[in-house]
Amino acid sequence: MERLLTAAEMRETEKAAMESGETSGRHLMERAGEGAVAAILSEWPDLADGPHRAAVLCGPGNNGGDGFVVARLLADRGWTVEVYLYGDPDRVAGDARANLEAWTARHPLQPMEQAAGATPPNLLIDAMFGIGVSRPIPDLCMQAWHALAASDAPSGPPGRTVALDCPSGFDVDRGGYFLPEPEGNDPAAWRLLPDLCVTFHAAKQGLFLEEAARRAPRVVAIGLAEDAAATAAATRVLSGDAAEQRAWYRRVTGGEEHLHKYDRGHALVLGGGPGKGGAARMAARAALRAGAGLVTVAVPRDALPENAAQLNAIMLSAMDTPDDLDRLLEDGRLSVVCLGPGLGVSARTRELVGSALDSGRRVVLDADALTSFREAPDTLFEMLNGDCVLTPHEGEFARLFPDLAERGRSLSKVDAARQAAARCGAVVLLKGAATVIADPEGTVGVHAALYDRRVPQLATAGAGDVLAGFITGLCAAPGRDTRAVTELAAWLHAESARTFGPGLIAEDLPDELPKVLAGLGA
Ligand SMILES: NC(=O)C1=CN([C@@H]2O[C@H](COP(=O)(O)OP(=O)(O)OC[C@H]3O[C@@H](n4cnc5c(N)ncnc54)[C@H](OP(=O)(O)O)[C@@H]3O)[C@@H](O)[C@H]2O)[C@@H](O)CC1
Ligand SMILES: Nc1ncnc2c1ncn2[C@@H]1O[C@H](COP(=O)(O)OP(=O)(O)O)[C@@H](O)[C@H]1O
Ligand SMILES: [K+]
Repeated sequence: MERLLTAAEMRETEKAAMESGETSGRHLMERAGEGAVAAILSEWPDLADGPHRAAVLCGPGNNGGDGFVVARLLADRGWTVEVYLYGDPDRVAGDARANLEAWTARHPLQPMEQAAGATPPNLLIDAMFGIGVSRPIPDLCMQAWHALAASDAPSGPPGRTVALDCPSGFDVDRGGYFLPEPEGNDPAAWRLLPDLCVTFHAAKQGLFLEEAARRAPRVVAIGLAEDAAATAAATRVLSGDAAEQRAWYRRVTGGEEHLHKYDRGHALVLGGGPGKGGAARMAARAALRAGAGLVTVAVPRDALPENAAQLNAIMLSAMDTPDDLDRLLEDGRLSVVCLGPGLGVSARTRELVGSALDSGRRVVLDADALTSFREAPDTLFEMLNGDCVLTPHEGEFARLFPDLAERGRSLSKVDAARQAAARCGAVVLLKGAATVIADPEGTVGVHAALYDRRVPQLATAGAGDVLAGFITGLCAAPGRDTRAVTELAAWLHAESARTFGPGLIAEDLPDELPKVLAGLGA
């Protein structure tokens, strides 16, 4: 787990460290420049041999200051370095000014206007704007970047492009770029896509909500202590190596020996009527694979034959009315109920949700179980508690939390999920390539299927049903933390897709899971 910081949290951390006298802005900037050069040379070892050509595009603030340090360090290695500054050099202030002067004492400085006409370098550095940006970057800067990043350098290694802290104009809180309004003819032009982003001290939240570079961001330490100030920080769900993954899995699941199938819990998955049972069957299979000792699918009586024909290890019960569900739930060994996939949007679904919640069981609500409450979300929220999990995609989220969804760009996905969880009193998992998991106490995790962990193959019908099943299966054993197992399920889901590879269909996911679990030492 790794902390994801917003711009405000990062500023707070820096401010506290500088005020305490523990460090200085100048020192942090020097460390940032050194860390960036080290990260670049380790990413592309061929750049470590012999001098090359770099162009450094600098902005008027401290991000530009980092750029002057990088320029100086590369020049000290014998590189030919051109530095282009946006704006008036006399207005550069503070630590950035000190590093600007250190540069101009020995090297020329060129205005940004001249960058577009220069020859593309072997290494292009974006030090124009960092976390201090909250509007689209100037046209001139955007054009300079594209002119120099556009084609490979004419000699030496190909042109590599690197953003310091974040790409200029990237929204480090929400992900994505600040775009001009109205957007104009070519909004894509404002999306700088560097090969690499080297970010300082801690990963910035937005870098794990949307991709900001072609490869995973590199975090470099700059001498700041752990961020005690960043109390609201989100965490990135499992960013560690194989040993950390195994330790995480053991911590979340308890790793205890299960003596009996009932110790592993009995999950109940409610399914739809005739011809509508596939989603629940996939969720049920996923729950069984994820570790529930027993799984029962309960469906209307007229759907029993088709389900009986398809299920073996999974048990089957008839359930036409909420009273039938109440009778099933008289079995105290049923530990978790999953409702939603294929269940239908209806008053009956609302009643079933009510019965499941009334029973005091853990409840996982997905798909139709969420949409059924679109007219009156509060009636659902009143019944929820911290052992319930809601797994909306963006559309379902907008039905339950229309105001939070509407605030769109002004609210990050992290804040949207955090506020939703606080409002409804349950764990909320908001899906997408970046999946955000929040609990009512305000703890938030981000599972980013981005960069080297991309799984576009997960965008396939039924993948969400399987995720609900994984959560259900992991929730079945008693005593586990609901948010923690939900985070683990999100990771297992994407990891199963990743190890399976292309051609994935949702049904493959549960059957791929044992391989992933074996890798975790399960
Ligand atoms: N000691 C430290 O704090 C450390 C900081 N570090 C580094 O500093 C970075 C943060 O620095 P920062 O706060 O100076 O903000 P930064 O991103 O350089 O931009 C602000 C400047 O740009 C201007 N500006 C903004 N938007 C604009 C636009 N669209 N168009 C035109 N101008 C625009 C803005 O002007 P204004 O908005 O006031 O008009 C202001 O002049 C951080 O990301 C990291 O790289 C590291 O070295 C570690 C130590
Ligand atoms: N491009 C993507 N990268 C990673 N995960 C994705 C991507 N697209 C979808 N997913 C994941 O796939 C699942 C889709 O769920 P959902 O939208 O409910 O679809 P369905 O209703 O078809 O099951 C979610 O877990 C989501 O996070
Ligand atoms: K930058």
